[in-house]
Amino acid sequence: MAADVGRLTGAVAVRDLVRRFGDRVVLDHLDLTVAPGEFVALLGRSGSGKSTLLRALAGLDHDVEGGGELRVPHEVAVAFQDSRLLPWLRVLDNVVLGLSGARDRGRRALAEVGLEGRERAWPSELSGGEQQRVALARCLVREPALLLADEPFGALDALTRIKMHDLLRELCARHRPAVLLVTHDVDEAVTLADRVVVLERGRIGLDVRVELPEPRSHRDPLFQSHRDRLLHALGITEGATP
Ligand SMILES: Nc1ncnc2c1ncn2[C@@H]1O[C@H](COP(=O)(O)OP(=O)(O)OP(=O)(O)O)[C@@H](O)[C@H]1O
Repeated sequence: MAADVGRLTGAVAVRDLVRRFGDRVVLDHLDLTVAPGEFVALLGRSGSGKSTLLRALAGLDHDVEGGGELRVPHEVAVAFQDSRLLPWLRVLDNVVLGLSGARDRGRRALAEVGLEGRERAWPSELSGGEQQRVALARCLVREPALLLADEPFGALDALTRIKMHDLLRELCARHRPAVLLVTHDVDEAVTLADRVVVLERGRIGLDVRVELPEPRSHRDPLFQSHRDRLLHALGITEGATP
């Protein structure tokens, strides 16, 4: 039976979602809710189905099954590991692609991500981090109620990644979209999220609320206890890769 793929204003509601590839059940009667404005990080071992879930929420997968519901807000923006900018369009044209009368908003979004003055640059003239900033501006300008992000910082160097964490936190505090961020990086999850969920055997195996004093510090013993718990849930010890 097809899931009820509906639209609502505000939060994400997934109930009883099933996705198979042949005999393999990747999402197994999965339930997940995300409140309006809530930042949720999604962890899980490689192949656990994180991107599959994100694609289902993004409306990019029409073969999900289940007897339940799959509801997302009307305004959804998606960010991927590669910026997916069109190389033949200048930066501002990439940001406002498909929108009419949005050039001023596009300029403001570029300023918000620190790229004022680069509107007429070609994507190839930008660094990887700058390209991801443009991708964030492209999301922002759509004023999404839900931002779906699939390892958006995965290809960036460590320093740029930290800067992007600060930027994303700032943008989310200002615009308050609900966020579902897929990441392999436990520290990234604990640094950014209000809640961290771990995908295990096709379902949410662990669901942890992160309550830490701001700004969050990796040296905070509470930060470390969250990290240890999540690493344990991922079945890895410090120093290993999930
Ligand atoms: N189109 C497809 N056809 C067949 N199998 C698929 C397809 N897409 C995903 N899968 C399988 O579903 C499982 C989950 O894939 P998915 O990409 O969602 O995992 P993931 O948790 O995002 O992994 P990673 O962390 O490595 O990116 C994998 O075993 C993958 O091989």
